[in-house]
Amino acid sequence: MAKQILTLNQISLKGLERLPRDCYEVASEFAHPHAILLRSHKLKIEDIPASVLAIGRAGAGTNNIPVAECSKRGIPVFNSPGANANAVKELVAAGLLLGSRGIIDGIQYVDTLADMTDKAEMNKVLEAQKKQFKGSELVGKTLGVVGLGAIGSLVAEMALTLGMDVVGYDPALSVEAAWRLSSQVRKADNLSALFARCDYITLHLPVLDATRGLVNAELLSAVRKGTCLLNFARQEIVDEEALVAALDGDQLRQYIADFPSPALIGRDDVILMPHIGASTEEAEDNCAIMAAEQIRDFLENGNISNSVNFPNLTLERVSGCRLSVTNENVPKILGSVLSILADENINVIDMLNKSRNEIAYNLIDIESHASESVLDKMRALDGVVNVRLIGDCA
Ligand SMILES: NC(=O)c1ccc[n+]([C@@H]2O[C@H](COP(=O)([O-])OP(=O)(O)OC[C@H]3O[C@@H](n4cnc5c(N)ncnc54)[C@H](O)[C@@H]3O)[C@@H](O)[C@H]2O)c1
Ligand SMILES: O=C(O)CC[C@@H](O)C(=O)O
Repeated sequence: MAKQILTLNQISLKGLERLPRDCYEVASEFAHPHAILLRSHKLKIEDIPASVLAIGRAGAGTNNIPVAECSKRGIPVFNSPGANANAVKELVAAGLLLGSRGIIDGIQYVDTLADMTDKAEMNKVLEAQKKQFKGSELVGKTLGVVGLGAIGSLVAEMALTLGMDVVGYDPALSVEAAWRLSSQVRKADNLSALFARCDYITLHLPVLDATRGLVNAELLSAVRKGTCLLNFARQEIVDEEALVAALDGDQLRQYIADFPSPALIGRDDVILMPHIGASTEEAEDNCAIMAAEQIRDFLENGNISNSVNFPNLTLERVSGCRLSVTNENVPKILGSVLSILADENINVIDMLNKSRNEIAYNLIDIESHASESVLDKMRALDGVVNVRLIGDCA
């Protein structure tokens, strides 16, 4: 039977092509899908059918998915780390230029000249008026990058090539990300220190309980007058009341963001874009391909890559019969699962077990078929969240 993949946003065809039509049906409506593919759709736990085995986010942020509740139900949530990083980096480059030059005001001014028919007169007028749109150069200015993961590290690199000084802050920097980072990026000891020394500050961290409202009145009071804040991460990271106060008080010169909100639209000191950081053909393809391939490998082999709540785990297939067991990360459960197999005279050929926080996940390759009643015995064990027989075990 073909597996059903429910799409809750438009997902690039290049990604959907990774789910072959003889094995997968893809549609925006299914009552009992095997998996969900989505982008920014706000997913509620009550809207996830019991049949769902996995969720794939074609993108980086997973704050639109109830990840903790999915973990309790044994559903791995996948994302596509880095797949849209270049698209965001390029938009941040545009943001820096919009924040340093009179580009938008200048374009709007030129539009006011639409009724002039005399070219020479038009030139005279605009040459006289262009002083209103004078900007400053980015070279030699300091950019603070908050969050130095896939996007932040590319933004830091781009800013260095523009001749900016770059200061970074990331308290949870992975070893891999640290390797990617140029040695020219200077480290700020804390956020206040970064906020106090930059001309431009750009946010590239996830929204989590710990980062919601992170950019608050205290931090904003530390900025140098004339600082420009760019937010291409998430709206919730910036405390909006504090932001408006900092702009009104001329503490902050400008706010450039990918997240419009009624309190900010129409202000001269704010530039808002409609969440288009990842809206390029290339990023949409990359994210969809990564998400679709990860979902497929999970459904067909139980392997997990780039999950935000499950351990990453890949086991090469040695037999057609594979079990996946998700359980609470406490002692003795795996032993009990293996005892059930031993009691049934089912030989284990290969297995892998990993845990992450409260979840333990096991792949067990077995020599002979395990019946539904054997699987039910495992499911009945205290602490077992789900058990799945994967692949053709006839
Ligand atoms: N505008 C858009 O369309 C768009 C597109 C892609 C991503 N995003 C947002 O950007 C975020 C970052 O994306 P990414 O691909 O770089 O993710 P990433 O996971 O590669 O990097 C995030 C980095 O933030 C760091 N971090 C966590 N908490 C921090 C804190 N308190 N202070 C400083 N750094 C902290 C992490 O250690 C990590 O290195 C995503 O979570 C998403 O919300 C927005
Ligand atoms: O899917 C999108 O368009 C936005 C994605 C972006 O916010 C992300 O977190 O990757």
